[in-house]
Amino acid sequence: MAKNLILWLVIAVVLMMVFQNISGGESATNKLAYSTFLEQVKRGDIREVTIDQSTNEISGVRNNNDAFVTQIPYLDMKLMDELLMQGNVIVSGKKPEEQSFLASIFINWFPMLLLIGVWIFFMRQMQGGGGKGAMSFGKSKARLLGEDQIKTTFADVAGCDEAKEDVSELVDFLRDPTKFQKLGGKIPKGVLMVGPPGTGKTLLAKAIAGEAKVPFFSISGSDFVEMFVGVGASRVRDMFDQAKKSSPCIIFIDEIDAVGRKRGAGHGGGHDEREQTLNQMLVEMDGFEGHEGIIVIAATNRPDVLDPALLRPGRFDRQVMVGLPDIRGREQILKVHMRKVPLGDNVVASLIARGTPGFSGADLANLVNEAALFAARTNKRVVSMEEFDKAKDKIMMGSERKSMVMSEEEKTNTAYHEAGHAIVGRLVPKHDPVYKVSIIPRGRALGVTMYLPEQDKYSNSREELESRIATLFGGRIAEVITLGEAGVTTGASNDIERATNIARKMVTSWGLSPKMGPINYEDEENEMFMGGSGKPKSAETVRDIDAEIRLLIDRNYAAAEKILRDNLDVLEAMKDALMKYETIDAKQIDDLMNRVEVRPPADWETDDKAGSDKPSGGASINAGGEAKDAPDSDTSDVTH
Ligand SMILES: Nc1ncnc2c1ncn2[C@@H]1O[C@H](COP(=O)(O)OP(=O)(O)OP(=O)(O)O)[C@@H](O)[C@H]1O
Ligand SMILES: [Zn+2]
Repeated sequence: MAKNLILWLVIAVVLMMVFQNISGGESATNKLAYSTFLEQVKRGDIREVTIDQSTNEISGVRNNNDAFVTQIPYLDMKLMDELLMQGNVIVSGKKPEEQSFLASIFINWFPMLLLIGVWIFFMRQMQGGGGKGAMSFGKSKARLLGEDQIKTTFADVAGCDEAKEDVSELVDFLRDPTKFQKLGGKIPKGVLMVGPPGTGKTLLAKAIAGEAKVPFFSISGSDFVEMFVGVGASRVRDMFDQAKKSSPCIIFIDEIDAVGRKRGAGHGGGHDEREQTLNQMLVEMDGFEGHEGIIVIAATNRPDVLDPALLRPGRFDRQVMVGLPDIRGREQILKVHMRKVPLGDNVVASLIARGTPGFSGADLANLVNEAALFAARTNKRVVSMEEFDKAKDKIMMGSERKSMVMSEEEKTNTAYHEAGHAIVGRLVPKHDPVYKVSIIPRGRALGVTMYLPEQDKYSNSREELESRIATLFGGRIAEVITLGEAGVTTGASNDIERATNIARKMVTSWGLSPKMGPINYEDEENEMFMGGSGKPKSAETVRDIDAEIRLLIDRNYAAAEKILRDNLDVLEAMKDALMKYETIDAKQIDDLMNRVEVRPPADWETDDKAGSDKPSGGASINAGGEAKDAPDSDTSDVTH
């Protein structure tokens, strides 16, 4: 189609040029300046002139038979007198040129035609490449991947073994539907994949098609939702018709919640279209008996909003959970994506996996990609652990903002604050090891302290929670001790919020306060989901809860303060190290805690940032009690 359009454009341009030549193309004759022409008139050299009133051009012939043209620069009233005075000059006029009929139509209509052409072109584009008819409103937009186009296999999907096992039966069925039936297998029709975004639902569905070597239709639920009533429904019909022609095959509907929300749940009208589409889908799913060999796989991360009719037997009656990967899953996913990049010797996937709790498969794919970009930017041949670390920090905490100018005083405050977190984090009874402390601003935070969990945590003991509260206060206490009450900054607001939240949860919903007992006091928060008990708490209960929260906070604040007061020398040393290196790693923290000379970081000498980011002499001019930007990001493995 695109080629056609270009061809037409070329033809049009050529035609234009041809017409131009016909209308204005008299062979070039001797061009005269108007003054010369006048002189020649006066001299009597001119025999004949023709004056073109539309172009103010005079063409003519001299006595010696030379042809000439000239342009009248202004309306010269005296010219006519002059010419007529000569007596023997033949003067004639010329009417404005008549364009040929075709040419004028063409020139007038050309822009119109062009616009119409472009419009048709885009309409076709929007209808998707597949449609053969010009306006295929009712055609499905499903993209079809032929069985030989799918390269994805189960080997590409890592870290969700249960899900793979759940769907392996589908592969058997698709490979040979009739055999499967003879063996007494129950024919699956619809499978609902449930899980958070980026966990590989699409990937898994594609892998099923790849393993079974069947075609793969994919469409997003939102593609069905159109302005025009009935379009979505006819798209559904069309999609199933297409699928029946190429069965056995898989139909994959991403974001099914876009069409599959509970019917009648919307406020007011305007949902007819979506409901019709949903009804049509139910009709189609009931309409085939399974021997067609079509499996409909739908994906959603909101199974709770789906219309129950979708989940009834014979429809999406199987659910496959695709959850966030655990530490081993993350390692495997990393390895899958690392196959595509040249790796340095020091890359340990398991270590990266440990530092990335909560990452989805898509996040991990992105991590590998970012690391490769970092390596490319510094012209490295391989991607090594440093790049993975940088990429991870960037994804978790936003890019470093090295250009942000902090005053010397602010930097010192931040260094004390982060050192306080790090030291308390190291010395409380139960805390994930501190592995990095930095006073380079990131995102909205002025500095960060990062912890490396040993394994994914699904629950926390009371001791762990109290240790965390103490560590969160480490930053504020370090400021109080070193800067005095007057110098304390607002940098701890996020720490305080998080510590308070933990303490509150311990008392009101985790049953970890002996005095309040294992009772849930958090009606307000759960109201949305559980309906709430609706019973207001007595004033006395409220007071008791507050007292218990205060007790937890005070106890751990005191514990953290004791740790820091006992280690004032380490606090000073760590502040100095941070001021010097800006980022210190686990090894250097070890050195500091053991009170030995701090080794510079491995990349200190080679890294060109060394020295250059020392603040310039005048940096401390803008000192003063400037408020710190309160960070609001909340990754549990980081404090600011
Ligand atoms: N388990 C996994 N193994 C390997 N790669 C994965 C995995 N999960 C996700 N990825 C990577 O993340 C990308 C996006 O995943 P995918 O589109 O399948 O997620 P999804 O669950 O369908 O997300 P959404 O709900 O947002 O559509 C994949 O192309 C792949 O590169
Ligand atoms: Zn802090």
